[in-house]
Amino acid sequence: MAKDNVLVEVNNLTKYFPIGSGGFLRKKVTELKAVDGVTFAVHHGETLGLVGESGSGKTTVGKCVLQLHRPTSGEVSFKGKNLVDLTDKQLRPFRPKLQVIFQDPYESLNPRFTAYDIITEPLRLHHATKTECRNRVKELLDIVGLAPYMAERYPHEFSGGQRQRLGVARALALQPEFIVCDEPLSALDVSIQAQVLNLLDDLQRQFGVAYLFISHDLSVVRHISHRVAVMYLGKIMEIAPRDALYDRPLHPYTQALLSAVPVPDPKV
Ligand SMILES: Nc1ncnc2c1ncn2[C@@H]1O[C@H](COP(=O)(O)OP(=O)(O)OP(=O)(O)O)[C@@H](O)[C@H]1O
Repeated sequence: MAKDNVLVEVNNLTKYFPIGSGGFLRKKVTELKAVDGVTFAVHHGETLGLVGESGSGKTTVGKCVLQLHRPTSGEVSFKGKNLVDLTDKQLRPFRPKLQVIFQDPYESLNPRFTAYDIITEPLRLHHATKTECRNRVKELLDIVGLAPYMAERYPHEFSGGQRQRLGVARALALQPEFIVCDEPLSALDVSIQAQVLNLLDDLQRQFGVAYLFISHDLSVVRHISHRVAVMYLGKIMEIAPRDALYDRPLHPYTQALLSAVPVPDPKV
């Protein structure tokens, strides 16, 4: 893909977490290399799948891209601007364009807020008027397939799939160009997963939004991604177009990961 089509570029990204050892008087501190020299790009309207086993650093990469974690070193550029260099205040204009959808919508949605409050929170932070908020909520509920009367409901009054739709509506409120989807289907019933996956697919087609789609579910990633990156112990082992990666994995770790996927045919 052409270089000028790049939306997010990550260069040699590292994130080390301090880990203390011994009692508090013995202050020897070592570092956990959660992300260790990761480089990739996400293009406009593209989905990059990020797979790997638990603890390989996927969520930390997502948080570093969004600057929810400040990287230890490396670059994260959005439309050519390195976000790592910016102060929190300088980052503010970029925040609306970079959003996140979490694994467990129940944990990420304030239980004391109605759906209306949840969706309009980011809008109000960006000084939208009451009329703008009302109109946008109506529009967003429609986009994610929820009925207008649901605006008055609280998170516990939604089903799991509906709650994730609410999370998607909130992420879309400020018209983002890039969304980190961090295991967005893992907390949902299998029967509901396909619906939410199709919704994300439709939104990409409609609005041209790009996704970094984090999952340990290789079949879900295969369905939604244009390209796939495989992470292991904080590093990217292989990054390739979806079909090439699944049909002809080059790295032994990718081969091992794919061969560990159960095949639904008992004869195989
Ligand atoms: N805030 C933190 N402080 C210290 N260590 C952390 C922190 N966040 C993550 N880690 C560690 O960094 C490593 C990578 O974690 P991360 O959550 O990014 O992995 P992951 O691939 O997303 O795993 P999972 O699929 O289980 O969510 C893990 O060893 C984790 O314990």
